[in-house]
Amino acid sequence: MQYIAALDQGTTSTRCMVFDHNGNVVGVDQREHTQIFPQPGWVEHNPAEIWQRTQGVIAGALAAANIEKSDLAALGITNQRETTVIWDRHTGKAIYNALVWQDTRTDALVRQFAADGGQDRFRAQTGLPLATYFSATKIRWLLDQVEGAQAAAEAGDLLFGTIDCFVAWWLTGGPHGGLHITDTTNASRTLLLNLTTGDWDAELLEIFRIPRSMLPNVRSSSEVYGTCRGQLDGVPLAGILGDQQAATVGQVCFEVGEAKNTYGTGNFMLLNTGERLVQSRHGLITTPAYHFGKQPTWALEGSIAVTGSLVQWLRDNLGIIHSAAEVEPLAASVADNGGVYLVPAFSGLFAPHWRSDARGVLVGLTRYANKAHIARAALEATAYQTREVVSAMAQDSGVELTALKVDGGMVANELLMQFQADILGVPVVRPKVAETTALGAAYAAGLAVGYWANPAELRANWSESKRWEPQMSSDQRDSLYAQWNKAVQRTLNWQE
Ligand SMILES: Nc1ncnc2c1ncn2[C@@H]1O[C@H](COP(=O)(O)OP(=O)(O)O)[C@@H](O)[C@H]1O
Ligand SMILES: O=P(O)(O)OC[C@H](O)CO
Repeated sequence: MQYIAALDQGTTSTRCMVFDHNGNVVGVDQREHTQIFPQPGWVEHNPAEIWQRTQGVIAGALAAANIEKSDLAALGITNQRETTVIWDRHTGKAIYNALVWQDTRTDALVRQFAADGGQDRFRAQTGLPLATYFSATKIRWLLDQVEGAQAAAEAGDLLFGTIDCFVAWWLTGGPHGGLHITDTTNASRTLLLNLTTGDWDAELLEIFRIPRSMLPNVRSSSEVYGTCRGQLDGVPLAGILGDQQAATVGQVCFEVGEAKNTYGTGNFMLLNTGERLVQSRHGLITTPAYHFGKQPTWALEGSIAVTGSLVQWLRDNLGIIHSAAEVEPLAASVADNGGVYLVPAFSGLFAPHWRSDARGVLVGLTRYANKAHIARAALEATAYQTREVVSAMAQDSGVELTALKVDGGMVANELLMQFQADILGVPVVRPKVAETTALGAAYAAGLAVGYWANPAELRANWSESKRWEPQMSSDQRDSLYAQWNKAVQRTLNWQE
């Protein structure tokens, strides 16, 4: 019996999962890595630590599944997107910590580039607004701030990669012939990929002064790129997908109009728009859903920076809970939010606002409010932000949702899921295999090696485990949402 392994290098942890042909998990291992916050708005990861964790979870998952590397038909990689690493091609040593997607240190650079042509000046080529979220200004910052980096990059000594690329390079040999590759879904998050040609855009590289030689080759999301060396010697590396795209595949959203919403550190909703590359006019991103075969299938994405990480903030910064799971009983100990709204604009606001000048607010406080109301407001913030994105999707695509497919760590929270159904006015549906991100990467790798015949075969592996029906009146829904919108206004124009 052969299996497929998927490596999921996420914002807070790295997981390796082994799947069988029915998409069942037969072995898993997961390890957290350090979140480094050197200054307000700065978020870093140590690339060497990420590579260490990766090797650790591969060994752990094989042991948990009680299998050898020779039992693997292929390996797929999925990853936190946009997070930027630059390393020495001769030694593999990173020139600086990875700058994480949430990091806002390049705010001034973003404003500088936007001064000439506005925030949407690269949207036509890239599908993205100019924002600190994407890799281009992070690369620029590293090449400016690390002594000698620009010259070393121009001499061909440095490599850039998102995390998929960095991990793939190490898995396939590192300094000894490692593949320097990425896939279309990851490349599309750099602000450097031309969506129409599917390759790096020469004009954008010039504007950001990024040498072409440091960029990886852009490949499809499902093909045999090469074989692993070392720990997984001989295993074909056959799938690479950004984590949100992988979840879209894991949720089998293969038809136009199908959508999923993943609730992790942040929330990311993707709506399949098929062969149509839809340019958003309501604050969404145009992105590949996946790239199987010759052409990518496109999607509209609503990216929300802070959802699950707000629960971590309640735990780590406020100390009002000891574990993420405790937020639910605390929030459920009060009947409603008591008029309290928490807008977590910690990295500015992403979709649909794209306001880097915004900062978080806690409003509506009275002497009545207590920590349970704050916990409830934190959970509700996720649901309200999702409603903003769902409305933008409807405006851009004309598709009205009939149900929302959900996944990710936060969907364990029943109170949140019920409130989400209430505030959207449509049912929320959770699948049986909730690990859709790793599953999607496994599917991409398995399709490439013929382990699964075609995407249609994968549909049979999806089944519903739970559904939440809306119970709130539309009047109440609208009045709560109106208050939320008022709270959002209070976050704007904060950062000078
Ligand atoms: N029961 C819960 N209620 C609310 N949030 C939760 C719960 N369990 C986990 N989370 C949140 O979910 C996130 C982890 O989800 P996960 O999908 O593993 O994230 P990621 O892939 O972004 O690292 C954390 O931010 C955590 O705070
Ligand atoms: O690692 P996650 O699940 O927080 O996902 C991060 C996203 O890919 C950022 O764009």
